Amino acid sequence: MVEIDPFEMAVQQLERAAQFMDISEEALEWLKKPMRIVEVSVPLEMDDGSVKVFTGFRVQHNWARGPTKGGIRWHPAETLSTVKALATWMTWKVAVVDLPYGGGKGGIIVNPKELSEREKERLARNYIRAIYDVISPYTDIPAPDVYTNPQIMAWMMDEYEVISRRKVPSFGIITGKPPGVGGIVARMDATARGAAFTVREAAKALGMDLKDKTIAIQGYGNAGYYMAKIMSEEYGMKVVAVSDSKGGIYNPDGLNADEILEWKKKNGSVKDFPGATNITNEELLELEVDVLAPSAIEGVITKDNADKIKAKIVAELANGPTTPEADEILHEKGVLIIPDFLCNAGGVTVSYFEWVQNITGDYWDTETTRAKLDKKMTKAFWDVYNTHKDKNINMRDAAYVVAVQRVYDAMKWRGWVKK
Ligand SMILES: NC(=O)C1=CN([C@@H]2O[C@H](COP(=O)(O)OP(=O)(O)OC[C@H]3O[C@@H](n4cnc5c(N)ncnc54)[C@H](O)[C@@H]3O)[C@@H](O)[C@H]2O)C=CC1
Ligand SMILES: O=C(O)CCC(=O)C(=O)O
Repeated sequence: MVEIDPFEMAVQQLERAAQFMDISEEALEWLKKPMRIVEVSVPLEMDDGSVKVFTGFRVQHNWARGPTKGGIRWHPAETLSTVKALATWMTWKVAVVDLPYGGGKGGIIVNPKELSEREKERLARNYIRAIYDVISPYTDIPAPDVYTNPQIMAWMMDEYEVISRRKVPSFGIITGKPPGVGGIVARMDATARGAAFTVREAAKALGMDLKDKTIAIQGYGNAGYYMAKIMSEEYGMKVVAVSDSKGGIYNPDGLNADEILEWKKKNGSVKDFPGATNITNEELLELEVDVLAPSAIEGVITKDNADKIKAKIVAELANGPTTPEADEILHEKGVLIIPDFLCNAGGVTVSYFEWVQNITGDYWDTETTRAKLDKKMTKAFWDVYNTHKDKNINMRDAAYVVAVQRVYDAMKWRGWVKK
């Protein structure tokens, strides 16, 4: 679990990477702070007629490169610090894949598992009412994240239209919507598909053939499930372990992604899947595998377990799964980390494609979208990998150098900083 405050971790990572760049002190100080932080009370009429009030956030970290973009999380352990950290990481994420966006993030402190569908809809609508003044298709564009989904995005988009009394380009207010209400089919598996492209390129860099190699995946939600499916079905890898918040399962002969999903739907967890051994989330991280894909929450690889990680590639689909101390240990061990904001940038990249389609009205087929995603992710991977080699710095520092430089350049062009 997290051993330091997430926002502190984001600032530490930035300060560390700044050592390898020529960046002014004034720009660095600016980048350490979100440009706008909004905290709202979100009232919710429960099905029994009572009213509860939840706390929500929307943080816009930096908009030098364009409108801010980033998901909305509904999580009982949400904090302002987490949302600030995630908004900061979004700034680097959209910059590393060179999208014309800045970084933002939102959240509500709530356990959605305790809400009925009708309550979820009212919460989604009331959150949009609360943050309406700071979002628009041209200024800040939310999307799904942990425990939010296309249905929730559709309610939010609808509420935005109800308030704004407009249709076009209001679809572009939010991405990750269901197809048919402005969504894009390829968004569902985009985060995992983008990560898969970076794993493919990392394997090339290491001279590794992915076929029949093993992968362990922590988290079996949107990112984790599709990662399991794509890596096994399209790359011939053996998914030997997966997990969720209740625990994990292991089978050295390989697990079938769809069968596990069915099991999880019926039983509420991947645990006790027939033919597999139950393991803990901690054990999963330390398995003897070729690729480890933390795809759940932040702060799971720390100084206490980094030394026990045996994977050759760590593909961070989750945001912030590795602490700075653990980073150093993994780098020393020669593990190739594909850092979070590079590895999981496929989601926001396809969100960008969705937004472009929404505001232009020109819709593409899935094949075209995936080919464009491949191009973006492959270029981003090599931009970072070459910086890692050229400057002899670790992959996370290299990703920061690439991303921060782009944001810094935009700030200078705008005249926000003079040096
Ligand atoms: N879905 C997306 O497009 C993107 C997701 N991400 C990141 O990927 C990660 C996962 O997101 P999603 O798959 O969308 O969320 P999700 O809500 O669909 O799934 C989350 C999964 O993590 C599991 N989980 C929760 N707490 C856990 C714990 N303590 N230990 C192990 N497993 C735990 C849950 O049981 C669930 O299987 C997050 O860090 C998110 O910020 C990043 C970029 C885009
Ligand atoms: O799809 C998006 O716009 C943002 C997704 C997101 O929040 C993330 O990449 O962490």
